[in-house]
Amino acid sequence: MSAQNAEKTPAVVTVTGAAGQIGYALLFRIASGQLLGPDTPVRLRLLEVPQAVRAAEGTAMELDDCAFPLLAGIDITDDVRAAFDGTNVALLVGARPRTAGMERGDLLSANGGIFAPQGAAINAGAADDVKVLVVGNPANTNAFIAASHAPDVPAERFTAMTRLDHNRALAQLAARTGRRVDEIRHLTIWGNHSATQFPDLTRATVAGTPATDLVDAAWVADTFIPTVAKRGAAIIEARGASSAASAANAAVDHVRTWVDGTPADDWTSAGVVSDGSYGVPEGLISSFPVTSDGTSWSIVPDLELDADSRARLDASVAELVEEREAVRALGLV
Ligand SMILES: NC(=O)C1=CN([C@@H]2O[C@H](COP(=O)(O)OP(=O)(O)OC[C@H]3O[C@@H](n4cnc5c(N)ncnc54)[C@H](O)[C@@H]3O)[C@@H](O)[C@H]2O)C=CC1
Ligand SMILES: O=C([O-])CC(=O)C(=O)O
Repeated sequence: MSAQNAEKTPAVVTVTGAAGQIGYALLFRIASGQLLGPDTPVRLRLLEVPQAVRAAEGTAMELDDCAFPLLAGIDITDDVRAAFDGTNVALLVGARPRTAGMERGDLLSANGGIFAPQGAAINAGAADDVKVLVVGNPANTNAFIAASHAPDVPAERFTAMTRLDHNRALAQLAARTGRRVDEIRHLTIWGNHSATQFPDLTRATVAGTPATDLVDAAWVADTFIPTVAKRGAAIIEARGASSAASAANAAVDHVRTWVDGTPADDWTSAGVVSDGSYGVPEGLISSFPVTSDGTSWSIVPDLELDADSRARLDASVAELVEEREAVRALGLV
């Protein structure tokens, strides 16, 4: 650490599920400064279940062995309260995956048992400026559960990750148009991080030209939207394991955009609490086009949705409502 950085108080970054696949791809990038920038020392707090603490210790040994100048320390715990004490950035990655024969109610119940206590622990002990990103699936509803158990933390601080879907959409559109991803602006992922999501290019431009002038409607409906929405399943099918490095990359992008702000001529996508915009019921955590001023997200206002877009967004929101009703019926919120 430079003498100047050494005088700064490190940011506490808590990662749950730290010994998992995404954790292994994520921790090294956080410790190298890619999450919070080259001037912010970080103290990592790793939360795992007791049986995975040893594996997290192994990852911590490797983090030590990288001799990252910005890494001010690593704490490893299986105690949820200790994990979020003083946390500035909470990355909630660990979740209960769906296993064969598991009903959705069982999945939501198991995740409620994880995200309700984590929300309560964030409420009890996190720093006043805490920023929360939920990656573990079902990400939107897990974020909703956690936020519901943190009444003293503004709900706006709880976000769910749809940046991976956004990045997937950028990559698909760039490949189709033969342009670079950084020439694309104003793509949006709407709704749930699930196969019902709506990847929307109706407002996107590619090197200044409307995307809808460059690709035909059949490609959008039959290839672009399903490819992006089902990419997670395609990766699992090909790799034999779910997206990990790309998910970790998207988590880094999400937090980095949150703290650095969006460029003036673009927006990104994130699952944020609805204020009722675009007819999404208030309080649901849904993906929207968002900008950040470096502190908080704002939903991009006043976009016109055509009938097809409206129907696609409504279908995904209906799924979010169903998930909310299910967690309410289970007494999880
Ligand atoms: N939002 C998104 O775009 C994406 C979300 N995901 C989701 O991210 C989650 C993690 O994925 P992977 O790292 O591949 O899974 P993984 O199974 O490799 O790791 C999960 C880790 O979480 C830990 N864990 C379970 N319960 C915990 C608890 N209560 N507290 C702390 N740790 C706990 C497990 O011990 C395990 O080490 C999954 O739910 C996956 O579906 C994955 C890719 C993209
Ligand atoms: O489907 C999964 O389990 C992983 C996931 O969320 C994704 O890759 O988008």
